[in-house]
Amino acid sequence: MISLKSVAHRYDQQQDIRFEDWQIDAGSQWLLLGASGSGKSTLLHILTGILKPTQGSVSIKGTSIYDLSSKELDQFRGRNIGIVFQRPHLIKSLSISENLVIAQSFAKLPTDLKRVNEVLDALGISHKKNAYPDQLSQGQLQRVSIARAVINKPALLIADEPTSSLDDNNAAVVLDLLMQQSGANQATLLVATHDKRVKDAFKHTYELS
Ligand SMILES: Nc1ncnc2c1ncn2[C@@H]1O[C@H](COP(=O)(O)OP(=O)(O)OP(=O)(O)O)[C@@H](O)[C@H]1O
Repeated sequence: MISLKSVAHRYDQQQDIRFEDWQIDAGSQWLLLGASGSGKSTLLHILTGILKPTQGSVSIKGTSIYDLSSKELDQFRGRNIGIVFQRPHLIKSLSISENLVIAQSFAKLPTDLKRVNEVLDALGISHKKNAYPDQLSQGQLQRVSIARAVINKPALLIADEPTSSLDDNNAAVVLDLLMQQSGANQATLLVATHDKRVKDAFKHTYELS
């Protein structure tokens, strides 16, 4: 379970951006909507432990994340939060499977090649495990991003505009894989998007005003 309580953030001398309280059940799948400038990126940064809000508390699996030391928070993030960005940010000098292994080591988890292979298989890219990022297509790279995000079985899987740079076919595949992977790992899925092709797939919506 994830919860936001009385959260607000203020940049410099600007007005507070207030976020409605939110209880997110484990394994539920949410769409995050809001006009440009309403605070979506701010909220995603708050939920991923990157930006401490000026007010309120954020709790993930019973841990109030901003009460952790920065070292503890780094480790917590690596183990419990998976992030998929609009474009994959993979390490170019590492192979696909090495990119996943390094995500295990960032989270201070032992290397688990069985898990790496299992995830690559589930995402249909095991044949590319020894290839390098610049040898893959956009759609394949986005699958690797999902693989990297779920490798440590996170409680929270966040995707920020994961489909907007993809064609219809790949957008449908990526959305399907995100939902499947969140289901398989019982991860809460939160997708922020303007992509109309994606919106109908979600039952729950959190909207910023
Ligand atoms: N680092 C910052 N310093 C000062 N103001 C900021 C900063 N980041 C965002 N803001 C302001 O906070 C508000 C919310 O910004 P945010 O980026 O969260 O919106 P958004 O909903 O993600 O927008 P978009 O859909 O256009 O990306 C905006 O008014 C923005 O100008």
